Amino acid sequence: MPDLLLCSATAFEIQPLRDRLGVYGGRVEVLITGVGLLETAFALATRLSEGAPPLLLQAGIAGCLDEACPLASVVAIGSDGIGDLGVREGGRFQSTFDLGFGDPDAAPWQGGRLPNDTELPALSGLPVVNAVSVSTISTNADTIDHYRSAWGAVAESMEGAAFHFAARKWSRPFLQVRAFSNYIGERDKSRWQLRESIAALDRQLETLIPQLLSL
Ligand SMILES: O=C(O)c1cccc(C(=O)CC[C@H]2O[C@@H](n3cnc4c(=O)[nH]cnc43)[C@H](O)[C@@H]2O)c1
Repeated sequence: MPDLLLCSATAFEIQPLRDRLGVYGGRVEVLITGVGLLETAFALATRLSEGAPPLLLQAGIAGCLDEACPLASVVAIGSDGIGDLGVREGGRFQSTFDLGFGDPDAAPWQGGRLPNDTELPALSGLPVVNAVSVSTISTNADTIDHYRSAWGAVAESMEGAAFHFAARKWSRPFLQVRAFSNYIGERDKSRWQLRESIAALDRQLETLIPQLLSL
C-alpha cells in the first residue's frame, strides 16, 4: 500500500513528476482519473474501495478568477463545490440544494460545500483559496461574477469537488493543489500559460510530497 495517492485529471499535468516517480521508492502511487467530475468520482471510488492510502493529493491546472493572482502561481484549495449543478433562470442560479434536493449538511457536504478542514492546506505553505468545480468551462460574465460572489472562488477546475467529496467520504487527510494556466473567460489560448503552470506545479510537488510523506 502506498503512503500517498496522487491524482490528476490527465497524465500531462503531472508528467514531470511521473518521470521521476521512482525516487519515492513506491511510497507514491499515481492515479490518472480522467477529465471532469464523473470520471474523477468513478476512478477514485474504484481505487479507494480497494484500500484507501493514508494521504490523498490532487494536482492539476485550473482557471483563475482573480487577475491579482499571477498565471503559473500555485495555490492550495480551502473549499470546493459543484458550481453548475442546478438551474439558471431569469438571470439567477439555484443549486439542487436550493431547489430542495438533498441535505446541504449531510456528510460529506457542509453548507452545500466541500471544505478541506484538515491541516494540510495551511501546512503546504501555499496561498489557500476557494474553488468551484464545473462541467462547462465558464465564459459568461454573469456566471463568473456568481462564482466570485456566491462561492468566493478564485480557482475553477473540472475535478476538485469530486476529489474533496471522495476524500471526505473516506475520512482521509487530503490536499488539492492547482497551478493557474489561464484566467477564466480567456478564449485566446496564446495567452494561456500551460507549460509554465505545469512546471510551477512540479516545483511545488517536489517540495510538497517529501513534506507530506514525513507527516
Ligand atoms: O478549450 C478550452 O477552452 C479549454 C478551457 C479550459 C480548459 C481546457 C482543458 O482542456 C483543460 C482541462 C483541464 O484543466 C483544468 N482547467 C484548466 N483551466 C480551466 C478553466 O478555466 N476552467 C475549468 N477547468 C480548467 C480542468 O480541471 C481540466 O482538468 C480547455
